[in-house]
Amino acid sequence: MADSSEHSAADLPTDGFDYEHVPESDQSFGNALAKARNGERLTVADGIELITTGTDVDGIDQSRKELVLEAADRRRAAVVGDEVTFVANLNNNVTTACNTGCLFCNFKDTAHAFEDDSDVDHAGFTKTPAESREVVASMLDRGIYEVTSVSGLHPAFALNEAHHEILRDSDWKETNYKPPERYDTDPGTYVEQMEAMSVGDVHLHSMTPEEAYHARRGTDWSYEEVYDELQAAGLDSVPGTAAEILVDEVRDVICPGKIRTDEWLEAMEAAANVGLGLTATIMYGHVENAAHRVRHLDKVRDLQERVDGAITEFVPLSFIHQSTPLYEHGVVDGGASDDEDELMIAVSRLYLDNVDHVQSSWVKYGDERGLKMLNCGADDFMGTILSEEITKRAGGEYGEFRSFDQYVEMIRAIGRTPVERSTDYEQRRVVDGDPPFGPELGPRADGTPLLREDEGARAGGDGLAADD
Ligand SMILES: C[S@@+](CC[C@H](N)C(=O)[O-])C[C@H]1O[C@@H](n2cnc3c(N)ncnc32)[C@H](O)[C@@H]1O
Ligand SMILES: Nc1c(NC[C@H](O)[C@H](O)[C@H](O)CO)[nH]c(=O)[nH]c1=O
Ligand SMILES: N[C@@H](Cc1ccc(O)cc1)C(=O)O
Ligand code: SF4
Repeated sequence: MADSSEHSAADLPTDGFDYEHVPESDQSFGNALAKARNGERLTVADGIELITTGTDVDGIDQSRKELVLEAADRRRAAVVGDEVTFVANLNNNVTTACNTGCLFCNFKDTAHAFEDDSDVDHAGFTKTPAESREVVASMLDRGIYEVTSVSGLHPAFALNEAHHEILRDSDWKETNYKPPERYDTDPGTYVEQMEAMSVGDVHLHSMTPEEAYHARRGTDWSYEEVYDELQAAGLDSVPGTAAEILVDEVRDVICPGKIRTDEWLEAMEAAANVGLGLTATIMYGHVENAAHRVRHLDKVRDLQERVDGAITEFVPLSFIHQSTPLYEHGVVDGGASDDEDELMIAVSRLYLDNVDHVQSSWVKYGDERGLKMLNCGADDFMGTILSEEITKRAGGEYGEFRSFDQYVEMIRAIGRTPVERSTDYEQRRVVDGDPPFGPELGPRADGTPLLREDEGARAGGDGLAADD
């Protein structure tokens, strides 16, 4: 799609945006809270009242906030009980090469730097299918049973050989395609990467709607055809990232090179139609307002109706601002406040009455705040992940993995029950007894600890977080 050079955060205003959607409503905070407590389906106006703690007050009213959090915590207990789930997974991101130019993202490196004849220095990476397989295979032996893989939109990426043939004749400016031989490392095709990462019975969670768009660019293939082929190659479920804020006036600011809201929804629906599981996300705390957050929730709730419950979890991703173009150019002066984070989780729980699980991301919040979110409506505490590049490159400081021992200690400390789950939440194992705790749901897991505390320091440096 668009080249990153076409838009820059330097061209954006630093004194706010003139949006069509603003946080106003005819509803009262009291009525909205009563509806939330009664379990009634909320409207956008209700959501706006709850997430702002009332449009009749300036800023956040602390006592009203506590009432919203309490309603969400009760709802969580009624829907899923006291269990806090987590998964033994590995992040294996294939490449950081990307020209899409999202202004909140520092994961990407301009793809030009990866060209064979380039002397541009960069800290990014591309893995061949064989290298991806090696990473997954080595971690399977240590007990992981899910691999999550999200990547930059490398210009040499194509769905398969037929796609390469079509793209070879295309206009680079239109399709953002250059053949693999132009690059120092060939990422292979999407199909080859799926086949490579799909080792044994591992659950492969990959191919966001934006990546699926890239896998059909320049063709008339439908999202169904693309996801069908990826599923046949080993894909099991789709991460609902690239959602950011599902309101186009915000996408126009932060990610003009990305697919629009309707196309994101179309891709997700297509993935569900071919039988893939889905997660959904929101990336909040930048240039959007409370009305945008609630409208986003409304789109996700409608989508969940259409896909018949295929969305297993909703993941609020709090914007990590430090090293991003939006922050460096003064368009934003930080991310979400603690109050905003808590209210985002709580209103997600209350608004999304058809999504069972709300995830607290320790990557974004850290341990202490991440645990707090489990008392604001969240019930899932993410995964071990073992390697992390998106948040780390944006300036986040909460590390790259959590061991089972850490999970169990943290979850017990807040009086809840730690439960290991599969990606689709169908398989569960209450983790009881004494440490060391190992993953046991995986086909090759034998209950040995995934990572011991003293191994943590090595996790980033022994090839997991490949930065070749
Ligand atoms: C880095 S992209 C990789 C996958 C693919 N390129 C895409 O955009 O779907 C995955 C997601 O990371 C999230 N992300 C990127 N930068 C972030 C930041 N600074 N803070 C929080 N989340 C971020 C966004 O929600 C984005 O959709
Ligand atoms: N919230 C973040 C996640 N969440 C995804 C989970 O780790 C897991 O893959 C999913 O729940 C399906 O089982 N992953 C990240 O890398 N970073 C996050 O902030
Ligand atoms: N990789 C994304 C998070 C993510 C991945 C998979 C999901 O299903 C949900 C969220 C990030 O760190 O920002
Ligand atoms: S969010 Fe994804 S598409 Fe956008 S620049 Fe980052 S890696 Fe590329």
